[in-house]
Amino acid sequence: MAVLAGRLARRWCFGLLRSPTQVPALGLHAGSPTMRTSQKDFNDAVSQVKLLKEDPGNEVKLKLYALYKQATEGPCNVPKPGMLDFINKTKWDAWNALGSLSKEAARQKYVDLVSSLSTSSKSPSPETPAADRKPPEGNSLVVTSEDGITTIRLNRPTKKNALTTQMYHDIIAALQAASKDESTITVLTGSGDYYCSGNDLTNFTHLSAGGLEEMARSGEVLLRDFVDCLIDFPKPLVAVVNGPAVGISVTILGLFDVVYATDRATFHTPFSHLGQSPEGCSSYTFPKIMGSSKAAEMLLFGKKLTAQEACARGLVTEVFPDGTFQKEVWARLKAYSKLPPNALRISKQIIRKQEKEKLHAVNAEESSVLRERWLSDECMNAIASFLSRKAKL
Ligand SMILES: CCCC/C=C/CC(=O)SCCNC(=O)CCNC(=O)[C@H](O)C(C)(C)COP(=O)(O)OP(=O)(O)OC[C@H]1O[C@@H](n2cnc3c(N)ncnc32)[C@H](O)[C@@H]1OP(=O)(O)O
Repeated sequence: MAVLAGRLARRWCFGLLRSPTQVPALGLHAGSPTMRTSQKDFNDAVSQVKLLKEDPGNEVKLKLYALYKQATEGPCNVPKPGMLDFINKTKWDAWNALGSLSKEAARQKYVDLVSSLSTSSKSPSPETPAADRKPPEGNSLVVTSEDGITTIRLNRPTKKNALTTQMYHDIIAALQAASKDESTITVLTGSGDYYCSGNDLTNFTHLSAGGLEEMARSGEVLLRDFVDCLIDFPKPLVAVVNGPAVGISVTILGLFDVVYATDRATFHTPFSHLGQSPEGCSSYTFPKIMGSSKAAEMLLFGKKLTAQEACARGLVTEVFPDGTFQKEVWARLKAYSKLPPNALRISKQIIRKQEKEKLHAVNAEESSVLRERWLSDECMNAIASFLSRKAKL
């Protein structure tokens, strides 16, 4: 899934920065009264874009695309791409927004924009400060086992640890392995400043031949399997919430045995905003944990909780100051991991036994309702809106 997303992004970027190789002859004068842009200036600018050392970012690439199209083809008069063709729709919107801007004026603006980019990329750039550097993207999930603790770490910090389809599969496999390994405790945590930003919304753009219906159907199965695996997990399961948590990473917390959070963490379930509905058994666990009206505030209205609020509502076990979070939590977990593993297993089984059947039924129903939601206009519009703001262009 991540590979496909990358491909989509690259294809788009490639289209913008490399495709304008044949630039038809244009008039000689630009629209600006003070500057005149020749065909050669424009062609040079097009070539310069290909040589930019730094990625100018989505917003600029979109502007370049729109201006190039306007300069070479004139006002947009091609049909608007379908709602699910997110990237082409975003490009179309940008081009169309230029309205009746003349080819000459568009050419001038294109040249000016490229010139400003070239200038800024030539300015001396000392080594990027560590705080601004993006950590390298390696394996999206890292599983380690040490001191009686198996740790499953979400490792897409540049995407706030959003869960790709592949990651759901990998987490299921990691949980299955952890349920049989030598460790006493299993931990889920995140790399970087976020715990997890929930479902990766670009998952919705990867349509197979079966189209939207097939995407929704396979999403339902994957969600049900993922949550079933958490419901059935036989050992103590601990969430080490190292930063903000969104969507499914919050809803599944009701299935964990213990939740430790940094005081920087927040807990947000914006389902209504996304035209979606609760999952992870939260429609059952949240009212049980915090009472129905507090649960409704989160699950219906998307109220974002601070770590302290989540703790007061019983969703979080304990909150730690961010500065000492890792040290304190891991010291505690190491001590717990020395407890007799069989006693822990058996105790967990007794605690959860009464609920299991109910939880599986809730999971199946939530997953089926979500399948329908994913096909709704409300959901599609919300995702299209996120992607048009955020997609790598
Ligand atoms: C099959 C099972 C399905 C189960 C269904 C579950 C439902 C849910 O989980 S619903 C929740 C879905 N998540 C969201 O709606 C969160 C969307 N993301 C955001 O609102 C923001 O990104 C943020 C508040 C999490 C962080 O904002 P911030 O300004 O600090 O950082 P950004 O620049 O936005 O993010 C950095 C980078 O990461 C990308 N990204 C973050 N979250 C997601 C996501 N959930 N899906 C896809 N991409 C995400 C974001 O686009 C940025 O990417 P670029 O650097 O390439 O622009």
